[in-house]
Amino acid sequence: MYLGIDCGTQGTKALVLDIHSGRVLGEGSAGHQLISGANGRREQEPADWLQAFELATARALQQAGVSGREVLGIGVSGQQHGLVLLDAKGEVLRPAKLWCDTESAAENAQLLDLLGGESGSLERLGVAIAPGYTVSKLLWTRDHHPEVFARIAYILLPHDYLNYWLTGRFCAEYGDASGSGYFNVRTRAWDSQLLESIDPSGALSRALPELIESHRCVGPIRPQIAELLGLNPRALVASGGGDNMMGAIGTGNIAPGAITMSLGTSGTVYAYADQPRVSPHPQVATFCSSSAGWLPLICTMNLTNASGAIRELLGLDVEAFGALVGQAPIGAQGVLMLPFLNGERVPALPQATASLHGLTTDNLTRANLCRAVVEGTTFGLRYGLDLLRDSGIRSDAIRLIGGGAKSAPWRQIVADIMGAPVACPQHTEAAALGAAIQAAWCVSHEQGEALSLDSLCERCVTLDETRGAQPDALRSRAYEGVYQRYRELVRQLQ
Ligand SMILES: Nc1ncnc2c1ncn2[C@@H]1O[C@H](COP(=O)(O)OP(=O)(O)OP(=O)(O)O)[C@@H](O)[C@H]1O
Ligand SMILES: O=C(CO)[C@@H](O)[C@H](O)CO
Repeated sequence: MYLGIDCGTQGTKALVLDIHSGRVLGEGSAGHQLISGANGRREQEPADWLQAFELATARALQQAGVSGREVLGIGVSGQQHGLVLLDAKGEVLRPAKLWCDTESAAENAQLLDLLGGESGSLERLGVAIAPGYTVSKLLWTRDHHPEVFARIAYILLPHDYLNYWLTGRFCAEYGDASGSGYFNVRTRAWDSQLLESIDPSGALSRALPELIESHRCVGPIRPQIAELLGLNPRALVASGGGDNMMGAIGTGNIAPGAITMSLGTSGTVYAYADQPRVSPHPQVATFCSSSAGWLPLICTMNLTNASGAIRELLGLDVEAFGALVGQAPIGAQGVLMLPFLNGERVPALPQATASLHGLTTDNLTRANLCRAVVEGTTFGLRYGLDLLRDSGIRSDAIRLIGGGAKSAPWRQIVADIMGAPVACPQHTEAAALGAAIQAAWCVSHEQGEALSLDSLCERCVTLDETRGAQPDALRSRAYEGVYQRYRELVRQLQ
C-alpha cells in the first residue's frame, strides 16, 4: 500500500493505493483555513496543514479498511510556490504566503526589473518570475518583517515542509523547486546569486535545502510521526513534488503528447517535455516535472474560486449551478465575465479586478451569470493553451481533472472552447494519486528493484469512459467569436 497526500489551498486530500491492483482503496480529506486580506494577502498556517494531514490520512485508511502498518511509502504533493520560513530550531516563523498571494506583486515587479524584465528573467532562470512565485515573498518579508527575516534558518516550499515534518530532513526536489523563482530550470540548480541580491550576507542561500532527484526517497518516517498517523514505522517518504507535477503523474502525463487541464482553485494546463525548451512567451512557465523531465505550464488564478463566488452569491449547490450553466446558450446571450477576482497571472493582469460585460434588462438572468463565469474562466485557460500551442506543444487530447471536471456541462464547454476531445481519469484527485504512484517508484529505487514510472502509470491511471466530451465543430465556431471578444476586453484592460 502507498499513501498519497495532496496539500492544496482548500484542504488536504489523502488516498490509499494498492500498487498491485492499481486500485485506490480509500480516500479522505480535511479543510484548511485561508487568511485573506483586501491587499491581496493569501496565507495559511502550516500547523493547519499538519492537522489536516492527520485527519485526511485517518479517513483514507478507514475508508480503505486497511491498517496503516501496511503502508510502504508516502508521497506528498503540495500547492506550488508557498513560502515556509523556519528558525534554527525548525519552528515556523510566520504564516506561509501562498501561490495566490498578490500582496507581494510589487516585490515581484522590483525583482523582475533587477533581472532585466521578462526577457532577462527567461534568459537567466528559464522562467519569467510572476506574482505568486516564492522569491517575491522573500523580498516582501525582508521589507515588511525584518525581525522575521533576520531569524530565517530554512526556506521550504509547502511539500518540502511536510516532508521535513515526516522525516526530520530538509530537502527539495526539482519540480517544486523550479517554481521558486530562485532556481535555474536549464541547469537544475538554485540561483544563489539572486538571493544574494535580496540578502548580501548570504544567509538566504545558506537556508536553501539540498536538492534530490525525483526518483529518490527523502528518508524513513520519524517514529513519533508514524505513531501519530498509525503508519508503518519503516515506511519511506518519497521526494514528492508540486501539485501540478504530481497531477501530471496522476494523469499519466509523463511523455510528450498529452495535455492535463486542472479546474481547481487555480486553473492549470500543462504538458511533459524531455528537454527544457523554454518558450519565448513569458507566461509559459517551463517548470521541471517531478518525473525527471520538464513541465511547460500556464496557470490562471481564477477558476473555481470565481465559479464558487457566483454560485454562492446565487445560493446554489453545485448541481443547481451545473443545471443553470447547461440552460444558457453559448455566449450567455451576450453576458461576458472577466473573472479576475484575485488579480491574474495568465493573462498577466496582477492588479486587475473582475467585471461583467454586455448586461441588458433581457439577459440579466441567473443562468447567464452561471454560464458567463464558466465561460470566462475557461477562456483564460484557452488563452494559456494558445500560448502553449504557439510554443510547439501538442494538444491532441485533454485530460481534465479538478473539482470543475465533475460538471458535465463544464466538460463540454472545455471540449468546444479548446477544440479538442476531453477525457477524465477515474480518479480526479490526480495529484494525490500521482504522489502515491511516485512513492511506489521511489521506494522501488530504494530497494534496488527499480520499477518504471511508465508501467506504474499504466497500471494505476485509468480513464472514465462515461465522462468524456467531444468537441463539436459548430459549437467551437460559435465560441470563436465570443473568445475574440474576451481577448479584446483583455487587451483593453492591459
Ligand atoms: N460539479 C461541480 N461543478 C462546479 N464546481 C465544482 C463541482 N464540484 C466541485 N466543484 C468545485 O471545485 C472546487 C474544488 O476543486 P479541487 O478539489 O480541484 O480544488 P483544488 O484546487 O484541488 O483544491 P485545493 O485548492 O485544495 O488544491 C470547489 O471550489 C468546488 O466548489
Ligand atoms: O501556482 C500554481 C501553479 O503555478 C498553482 O497551480 C498552485 O500550484 C495551486 O496549488
